[in-house]
Amino acid sequence: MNEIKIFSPATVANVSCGFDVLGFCLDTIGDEMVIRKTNEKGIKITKIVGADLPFETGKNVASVSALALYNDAKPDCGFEIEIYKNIKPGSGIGSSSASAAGSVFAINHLLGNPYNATQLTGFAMKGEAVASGCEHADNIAPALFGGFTLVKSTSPLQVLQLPTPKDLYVTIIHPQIEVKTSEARAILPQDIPLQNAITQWSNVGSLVHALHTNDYNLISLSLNDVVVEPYRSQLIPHFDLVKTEVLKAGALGAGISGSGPSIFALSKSKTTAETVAKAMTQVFTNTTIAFNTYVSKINTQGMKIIS
Ligand SMILES: Nc1ncnc2c1ncn2[C@@H]1O[C@H](COP(=O)(O)OP(=O)(O)O)[C@@H](O)[C@H]1O
Ligand SMILES: N[C@@H](CCOP(=O)(O)O)C(=O)O
Repeated sequence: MNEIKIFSPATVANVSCGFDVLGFCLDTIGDEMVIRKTNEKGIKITKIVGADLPFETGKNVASVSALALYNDAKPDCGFEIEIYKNIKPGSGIGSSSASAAGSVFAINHLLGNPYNATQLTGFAMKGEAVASGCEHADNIAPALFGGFTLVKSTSPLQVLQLPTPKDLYVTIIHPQIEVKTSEARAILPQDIPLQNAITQWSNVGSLVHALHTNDYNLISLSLNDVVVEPYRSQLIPHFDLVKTEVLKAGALGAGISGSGPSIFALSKSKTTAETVAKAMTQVFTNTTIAFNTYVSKINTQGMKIIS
């Protein structure tokens, strides 16, 4: 096999309480990438459609992560990468991570799958660091493993795949302003009050338990972030109103998707998720801010091979 075309999914990182450790994978939103072997050695980005992104190997997250794998595998060929962007950079649904994870997934496949998903996560983190200034894996892991993931540790890297309750749906609204992850990280305090830490880790523990036990009520009670959301929500227009309205519409809970500006809400059925989408839409209609809304099942597979 000399060429592969893949669907590289969008992801929601943090899931309210799990800053930098929790994430889940989306089904209907994602980029496409084509990667092919070349006789010329090295990694080259040859085409980018849908976004204005750097072609330089050291600046595009797709090539930085690909190079990390390439330098380890030392294959006797090179690779060229085409990126078809559907996920807007700076949207908070893992645009950079879709590219970083997609390139290593595809090259691994073309090499006969010598690396497992944890090793691929490690390579992709090198790319993610170029975008956000930090090797966080909470978008990359769900893109590569599928479903919900918990990054137990980044050094050594340990990723846990969590169960996905089968009726869980997500609604996303993406107000079209750009929030750079690096900037949304820079506004966070380095220290947090002990009482907030206690609330936060109790929510992470109960959310993980709720996923294991299909306990939708406990999912609802756990979707609460007292550490990051109070700071970042100020970067997102109408955040508080969206949250109030989606809870009224029946969502289990809502929060900032990744570093924003996208907002996610989890619901127990597709019908409720669609009602939630209408409630989100209502808030942004009649404002000057353009937006997109999406309803998606949780994608338990992760990357998909198109051809
Ligand atoms: N292949 C790529 N896809 C998306 N963003 C990229 C890529 N390569 C480099 N970048 C840079 O990464 C930044 C976007 O990443 P980030 O701020 O983390 O947004 P997101 O939350 O959407 O992932 C932008 O500065 C963009 O130029
Ligand atoms: N944990 C990171 C996640 C960033 O997600 P993105 O989709 O905005 O890139 C953070 O919150 O900074």
